[in-house]
Amino acid sequence: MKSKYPVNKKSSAAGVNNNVIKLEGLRLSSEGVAVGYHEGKATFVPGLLPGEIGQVQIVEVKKNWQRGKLLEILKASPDRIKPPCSVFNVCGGCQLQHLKYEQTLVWKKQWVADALARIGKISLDSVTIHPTIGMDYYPWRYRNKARLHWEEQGSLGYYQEKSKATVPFEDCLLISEEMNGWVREVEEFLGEQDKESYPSLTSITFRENSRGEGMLIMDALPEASLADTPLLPGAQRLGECLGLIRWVWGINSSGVPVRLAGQGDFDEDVLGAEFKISPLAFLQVNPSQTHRLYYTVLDWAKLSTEKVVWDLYCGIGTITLALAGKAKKVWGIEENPYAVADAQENARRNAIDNVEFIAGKVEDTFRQISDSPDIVVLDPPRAGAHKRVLERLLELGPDQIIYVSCDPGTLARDLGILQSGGYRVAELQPVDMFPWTVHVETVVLMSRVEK
Ligand SMILES: C[S@@+](CC[C@H](N)C(=O)[O-])C[C@H]1O[C@@H](n2cnc3c(N)ncnc32)[C@H](O)[C@@H]1O
Repeated sequence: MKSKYPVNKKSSAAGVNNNVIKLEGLRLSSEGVAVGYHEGKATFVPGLLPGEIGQVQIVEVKKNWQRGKLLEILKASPDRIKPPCSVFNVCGGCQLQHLKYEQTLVWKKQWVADALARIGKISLDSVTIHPTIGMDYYPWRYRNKARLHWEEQGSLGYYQEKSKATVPFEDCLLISEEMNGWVREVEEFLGEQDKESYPSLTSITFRENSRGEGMLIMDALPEASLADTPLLPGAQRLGECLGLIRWVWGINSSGVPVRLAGQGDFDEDVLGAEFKISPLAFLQVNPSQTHRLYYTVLDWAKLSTEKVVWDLYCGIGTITLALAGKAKKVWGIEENPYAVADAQENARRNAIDNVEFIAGKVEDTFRQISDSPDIVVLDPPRAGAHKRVLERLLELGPDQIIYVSCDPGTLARDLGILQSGGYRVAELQPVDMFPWTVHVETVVLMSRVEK
C-alpha cells in the first residue's frame, strides 16, 4: 500500500544554527514522536507533530538517526490540541494527548500497515485494511484497570516514560472518577498507617467492573510475604471503609494472591455472558471497545455447528464462550492457572458444555487437543506466538486463522511466518483499545491459499 504520508528523505530542515535547526515534522513514529529529515538523517523530535515546523536542538546523534529537543513551535498543526491532563508531559501513560483524536486513529492504522509491510514483508495490495475503530463519543475514562506504583513519600502514581520515577496525579482521565477517588482514599489510608505495617508494598492495581465495584490488588516485593505482615488487619479495614471497593487482595512472595478483605467474586458481563475474574487473570481494559474487537472476530469466523475452533491464549474464556454458541466445539489453552480455572467456572456459569480448556503454555500443550481445528483464533501477549505454535498451525492447515494482537511488530513477524507457510492476509482491523496512547489492538483474518 502506498503511504498516505510521503516522506522526503532529503531534508525537511529549514535552517541550522550550531546544533539548533528548524525542522518540519513529516510523519509520526509509532512512539508518537515526529520524524523529519536533516541532511538526509532521520530526526526524531518528541512533542512536534507532522506538518509542524519547530526550532529543535539536536541532543543525540547516531550514525543513521538523531534526536532533537523541541525548543519552540514555529508553525503549529491544525491537528494540535491542548492536552487536557496536567501531567501529560511527564507521565508515561499517554503519548498522544496533543493530537486530535481522529488523527490518532489515522496514524494507528498507518503504524500497523507499516509494520506488516516492513517486518512481515506482507504484500498489502490485496489486503482490506479497515479504518481504526475509535471510541464513539467520549474517548476518556475507559480503563477498568490501573497499576499504580507506591512512592515512599506517600503517593501512588504511574511511572514516567522510560523511568521508574512515579508521577502522582490529581485526576487521571483514562480511569473513572470513582477510581480516581479510590486512589486518593487509599493514599490517605496508607498515609495514616504506621509505615512499618506495609514495608514491602510496591504497587497497587485498581480494577473496576461495569457495576462500579472495585478490587484492589497489593503487590509486595518478591522477598516479602504480604500475608504475614501486619498489613492484613489494615487491609480489612481498608476494604470496610471504601464502600464500593469490595475486594482487597495481596500478592505474597510466591506470587500467590491472598484474599485480605471481601467475599465472593469480582464479575463482569462480556457480550451478554457473566465472567468471574481472579485478581491475576487478564481482562481487556476497555469494555466498550472489547465488544467491538470480539464482534470483529465473531463476524469473520465462518462458524457452524460442524466446526472445531481453537482459542489459543484464551484467558478467562471470553472469546471461547462467544465462539462456542455457533461451533461444534471450542478448545481453549491458557497458561495462567487462575485464568484457566476462571474459564472453566465461566463455562459452567453460562451453561456452555461444548468447550474444553487446557492449562499450560500453548507451545507445550497443543498436542493434548484431540481435534484438528477448522478455525484458529489466537490472542497472544505482546511477545507474540511461539514459533512452535505457528509451525504446528501450518502443519494442521485450518481454513481460517484469526490473529488478535496488541503489538504490531510481533504480529507482523508472526504473519510473515504464516504467509510463507501458505496463508494470505485477507483483512485487517485496527481497534483503538487505548485512546491517547501509542498502543493499538489489531484483528487480522488469514485464509489458506488453495493449492
Ligand atoms: C492478550 S491476553 C488474551 C486473553 C483473552 N483472549 C481475552 O481476550 O481476554 C493473552 C493471554 O495469554 C496468556 N499467555 C501468555 N503466554 C502464554 C503461553 N505461552 N501459553 C498460553 N497462554 C499464555 C496470558 O496469561 C493471557 O491470559
